[in-house]
Amino acid sequence: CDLMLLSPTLQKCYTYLKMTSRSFAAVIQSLDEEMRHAICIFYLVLRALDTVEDDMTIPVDVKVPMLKEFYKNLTDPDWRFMDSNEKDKIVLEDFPAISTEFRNLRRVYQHVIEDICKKMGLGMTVFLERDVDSLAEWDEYCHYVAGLVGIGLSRLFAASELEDRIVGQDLDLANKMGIFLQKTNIIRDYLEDKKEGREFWPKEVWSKYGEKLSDLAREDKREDAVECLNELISNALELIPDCILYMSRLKNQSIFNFCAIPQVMAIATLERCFNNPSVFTGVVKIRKGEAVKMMMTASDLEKVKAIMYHFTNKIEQRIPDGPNSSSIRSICLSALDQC
Ligand SMILES: CC(C)(C)CN1C(=O)[C@@H](CC(=O)N[C@@H](CC(=O)O)C(=O)O)O[C@H](c2cccc3ccccc23)c2cc(Cl)ccc21
Repeated sequence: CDLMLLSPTLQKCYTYLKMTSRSFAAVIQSLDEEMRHAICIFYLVLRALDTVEDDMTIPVDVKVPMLKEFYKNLTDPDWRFMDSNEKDKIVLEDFPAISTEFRNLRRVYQHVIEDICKKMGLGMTVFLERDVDSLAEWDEYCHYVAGLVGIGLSRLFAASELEDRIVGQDLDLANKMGIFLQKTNIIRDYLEDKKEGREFWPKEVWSKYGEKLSDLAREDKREDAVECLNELISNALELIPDCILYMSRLKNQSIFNFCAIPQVMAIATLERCFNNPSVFTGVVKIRKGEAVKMMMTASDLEKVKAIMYHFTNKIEQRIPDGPNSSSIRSICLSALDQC
């Protein structure tokens, strides 16, 4: 295949991409030539940064400077980190292969990736030793770890000229594309994060339903937990109209698919989680077959709107009676209005 025509280090980067992103690597590889390598490298650099942030065996006084100065590793041909205990540690142990290909990218792409790494690394340190309290802080945390990815991607799309300048200038919409994905991950991963002693659910919401976040895993608190879950899901659903507006501006088919596929996977995940006590007893994942079907159909705006409509409508149809039911319903109806 055409991977054989690539340099040894670029071949390694695509191997690491497949190892670390499972189904998403194929979507990245189907991007038009001009974007493919830049986004492959951006994905791997972000995975390396995330692997440092996630590694609870790195002491905080070591991790803070590592995160703040991570962007400098992009221009240091020898930098690598051999003490990681994470499953994706290969991207840190062989970082020289990734940074070599980073330095082979067009200058304008290098500048975007370096700027996002700098902002993301700094932002990650803000929440290393502090939990997420208010909904504003929930948005702030999701901005650092995912909103900035959307802003970086949008600036890469615009710089490639495959997309209009507005895509790289409307940072609010780009930010919301990432926040929607991250809020979905945080909602879905309640139990997995609890097992690792990590808390990302905002205290402003869960404190209405329990003394501490871990209380929501108790069998006798199941009804309160599901009410809290439904409130967080409705908070994420508020982003749907802006995500649809962002995707409506995309002209390049491969970039549209790249952006639309995670969005439709996210709305399907939110629908599976809604009013579902299994979030507190196991991990709610959408079946592979269902995911593949959606990936195949998310190829134009009308189809994406139809998928968003389908799952939002399924949520609206089973809103339980309770203190939040009218606000959840109005959020669903305004999202449906945009589909
Ligand atoms: C935290 C996150 C949501 C930003 C992670 N993130 C994504 O989730 C991937 C999808 C992914 O990695 N899926 C994996 C998930 C998994 O491993 O289970 C899969 O195999 O299906 O998509 C995002 C992503 C893709 C397209 C547009 C985006 C706009 C804003 C923000 C992120 C955007 C992503 C793009 C880049 Cl360049 C880097 C990371 C991501």
